[in-house]
Amino acid sequence: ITKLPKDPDLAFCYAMLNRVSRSFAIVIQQLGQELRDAVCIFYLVLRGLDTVEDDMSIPVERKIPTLLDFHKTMYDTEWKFPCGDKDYQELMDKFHHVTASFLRLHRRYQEVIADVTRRMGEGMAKFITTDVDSVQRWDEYCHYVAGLVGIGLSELFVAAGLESSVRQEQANSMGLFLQKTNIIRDYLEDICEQPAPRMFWPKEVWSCYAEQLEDFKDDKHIDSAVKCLNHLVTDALRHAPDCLEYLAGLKARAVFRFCAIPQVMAMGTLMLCYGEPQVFKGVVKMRRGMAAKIMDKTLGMADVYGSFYDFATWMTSKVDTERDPNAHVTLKRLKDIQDIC
Ligand SMILES: O=C(O)CO[C@@H](C(=O)O)[C@@H](OCCCCCc1ccc2ccccc2c1)C(=O)NCCCCCc1ccc2ccccc2c1
Ligand SMILES: [Mg+2]
Ligand SMILES: [Mg+2]
Repeated sequence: ITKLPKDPDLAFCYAMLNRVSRSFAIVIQQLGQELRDAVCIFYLVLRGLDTVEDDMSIPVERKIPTLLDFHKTMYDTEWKFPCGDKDYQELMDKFHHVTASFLRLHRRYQEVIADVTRRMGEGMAKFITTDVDSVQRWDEYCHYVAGLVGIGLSELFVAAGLESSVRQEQANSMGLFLQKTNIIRDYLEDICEQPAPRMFWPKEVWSCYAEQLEDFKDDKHIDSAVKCLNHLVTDALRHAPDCLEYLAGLKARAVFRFCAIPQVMAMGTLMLCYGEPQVFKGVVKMRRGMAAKIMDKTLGMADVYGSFYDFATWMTSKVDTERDPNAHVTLKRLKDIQDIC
């Protein structure tokens, strides 16, 4: 979707971004040139780190040091770490293009990216041997893998002179909202992961509805599975007011669209997942038409408020106050969102 830059290293970065994440590749186009390059490289550095985290075939004693050292090896143009599959494999094998592009960024961008990489690597390493057994731990894990992205992006916006403050708590919530939506939607993909399942649903929640997290794969447990799903969607909605406040505080138009589109997509995805048994049978994906409409129509806060209000109304109509144990909390959170909009 974009003409590739002349510089071969940066050309690789944009080509790779388009291949591994079309949605972020599209929203990143909203940004001005200098910030766009920094965010593209920020994405690929963290995607490289995440590919190491996600690869279940890497032995723990090799994975942990690689995660912890990533913020240093990312400065070494000789470094690569073959892992992952398909496009991710090429990203890792040709990581020197990312490193070369990273080293050409302004120091102030390099420092933000390297600091987030260090902290995310430490967090991922901790959770290799720590289970997500409580909602508090769920918030902590999501802070490391996504909250820090929001905080880092805020720091890049300030470094680029486009925004005046970082607003850490709200920026963190931006990441938690997106990551919790991902984890809720990807239940089946993660639990069926080979050679070992990846379990990110907090035990404090799922243990109210099943003996084992895997039980939800079995159709005879579908009622409990959907109640657990609704419980987690309700928890994710806790972050929506912070996200709306963060978006309302943005000054630069290009930054606003870059930040707003993924948030509206996430609220739509949560609405589609709520009460939806299909989450346990396949991936619930937003129809292309709805995603395209969000991309085109999310121009200002009025559009964000309108979308969040409509999705909240739609979700309210799905709440079963007779049978769902969390119905009243869900309705309260949805009303809080509508009151803001
Ligand atoms: O493997 C996969 O395909 C999915 O991996 C998930 C996982 O392994 O949990 C998981 O990996 C997380 C670790 C790597 C984070 C990579 C990333 C993502 C988006 C970015 C956007 C802009 C700049 C840098 C970015 C870096 C994942 O990609 N989850 C998707 C939600 C993460 C969103 C991060 C985020 C946070 C705040 C934001 C604020 C504004 C705009 C975009 C934002 C984007
Ligand atoms: Mg991943
Ligand atoms: Mg991961």
